[in-house]
Amino acid sequence: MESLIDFVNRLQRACTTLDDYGGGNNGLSSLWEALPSVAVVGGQSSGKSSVLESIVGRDFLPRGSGIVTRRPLVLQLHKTGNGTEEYAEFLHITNKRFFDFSLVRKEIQDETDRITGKNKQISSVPIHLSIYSPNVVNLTLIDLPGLTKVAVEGQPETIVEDIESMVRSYVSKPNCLILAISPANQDIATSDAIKLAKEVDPAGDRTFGVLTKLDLMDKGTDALDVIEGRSYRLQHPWVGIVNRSQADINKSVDMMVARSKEREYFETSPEYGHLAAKMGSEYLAKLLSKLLESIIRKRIPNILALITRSIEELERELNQLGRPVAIDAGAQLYTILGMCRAFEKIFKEHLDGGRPGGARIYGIFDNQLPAAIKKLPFDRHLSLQSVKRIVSESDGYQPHLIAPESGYRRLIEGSLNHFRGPAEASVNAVHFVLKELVRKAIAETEELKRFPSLQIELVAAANLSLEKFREESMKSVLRLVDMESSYLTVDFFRKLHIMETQESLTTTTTDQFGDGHFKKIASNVAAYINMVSDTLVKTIPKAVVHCQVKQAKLALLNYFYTQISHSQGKQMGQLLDENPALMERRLQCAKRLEVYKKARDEIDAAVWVR
Ligand SMILES: Nc1nc2c(ncn2[C@@H]2O[C@H](COP(=O)(O)OP(=O)(O)OP(=O)(O)O)[C@@H](O)[C@H]2O)c(=O)[nH]1
Repeated sequence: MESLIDFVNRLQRACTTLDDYGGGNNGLSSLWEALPSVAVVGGQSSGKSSVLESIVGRDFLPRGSGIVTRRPLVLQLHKTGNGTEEYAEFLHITNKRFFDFSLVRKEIQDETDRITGKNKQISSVPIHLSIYSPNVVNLTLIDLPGLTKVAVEGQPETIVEDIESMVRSYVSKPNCLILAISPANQDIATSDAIKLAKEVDPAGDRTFGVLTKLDLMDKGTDALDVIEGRSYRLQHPWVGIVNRSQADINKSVDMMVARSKEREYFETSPEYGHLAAKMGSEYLAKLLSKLLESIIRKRIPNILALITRSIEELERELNQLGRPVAIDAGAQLYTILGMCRAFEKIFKEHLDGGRPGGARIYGIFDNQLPAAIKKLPFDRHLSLQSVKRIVSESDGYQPHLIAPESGYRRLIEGSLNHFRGPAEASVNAVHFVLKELVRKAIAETEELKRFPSLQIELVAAANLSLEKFREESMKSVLRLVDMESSYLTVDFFRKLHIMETQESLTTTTTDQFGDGHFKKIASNVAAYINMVSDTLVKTIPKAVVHCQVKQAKLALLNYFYTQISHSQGKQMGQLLDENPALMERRLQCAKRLEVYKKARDEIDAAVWVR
């Protein structure tokens, strides 16, 4: 059975491959933040690297002046069987084992530079290093850049705050144990590590005080006040450490030799001898390993809850994002046609009710058309002066004897011409409503949201069809108007004639061919136009609905269907070119979902949960 630490290690590595290392996480919940970890914090030259190397028992960290650690190093230690060969692996280099630890150091330097550039910038993207060795305990430590007070040449002025905020982002997590490194040869009150730990963990529950350089203290002084918790009290006892000195490093003193020298130092020390069993890097490693394991055990239910919640969120999002686009032409055509049907359904709902928009067409017929007809300038056309002029022009040299037949015709034809305007306006108004409904229906078709190119193509094809319907509709309504001019309603005039004859028998008119006569003509024509107007107000909507609305419902995408049936796979692929950001998001969600599901299954199956 693998250890809990190994399990968390695997999750940590998975997090890094998912670009999840805390902070902003593309709106996805962070598993990284929920995983317990141990972060190593300290001022520059406090001895952080030395402590880490002592814990590992190998020389492998970059050394030098200035800020050497410029990216977090997630150091995962895996205990292997006695006698097995030690090796290291990086997450960013797959399938390569490093048996030479000087190459590990070089790779850390190179990989740091790859992300930060050579100009000593810092980056919060961690490097993952796993070390497999019989000389380690199962433990994961995160080495962070040393807290510094001043920027050196070539570094941006903000580096001091940048480092502090990066370190703070790690140690603020309630799941992070803080390994606060302070050198014994400096006043503990000035320790950068303790200062930060105090801020983020005021109760001292998760802070481990580590005092390095005990051997470098002035003769006659000791660090017992700190180590015994009198100077600064923490919930966990302080651990004193004696690392290799610079001279030892220069002489490449073996780490195993250094470990035994450290042990000997404490065992023989007059000041710290009584605490020897609880001092030194080996003890520190074991202590941390045990503690980390017990913290992970406690946190497993929380981690499981987070994973379960994230799985639900991811599945929901993936559902919304839709399936990835098929590769073969048949499946692509099927997908496209499915979306067309969805769009057409929504478009029809707008027209038939269920969704708003269709009522605007009735508004055109019920309000706009009658209002426009009412505004037509018949008064002017049928004014006394205009009637006299038109009638006399139609009479020619021979004035009419009884009724001005040709004058009537010209007056009526002239009036009927005015109906063309409102008829055309109705067609155009309906056309614009239909276009607007196409736009709305496209926007409301969930399935289409992923495919901007297909949306554009569908709108273009639908608009082309609407244009054709408009042409047909225009022809039909104008034909209705023209038909009224082509053949006048005989009955109307016959009845009129009978009424006028009866009228002339009962009244004596002195002004038979004066103004009264022309006024009568005007009023007869107006009555006829009124009758025609009543007819057109009823028939124009019929023509418009027949030619535009009904056609739009039946054949809006016919043109598109003809086109797509002749398309090659490549053209269909182009229509289904999703927004790249969306594709990326789906990929990220799917990858994350796979990792989380695997993790959930492992937790479910593991004995250590029960
Ligand atoms: N004598 C002695 N020297 C130590 C001890 N710990 C660290 N040193 C020396 O102190 C110097 C700095 O140690 P590092 O381990 O590099 O310190 P660091 O905190 O990693 O430094 P930066 O990465 O530069 O921030 C080195 O020369 C070490 O040899 C110790 O316990 N005793």
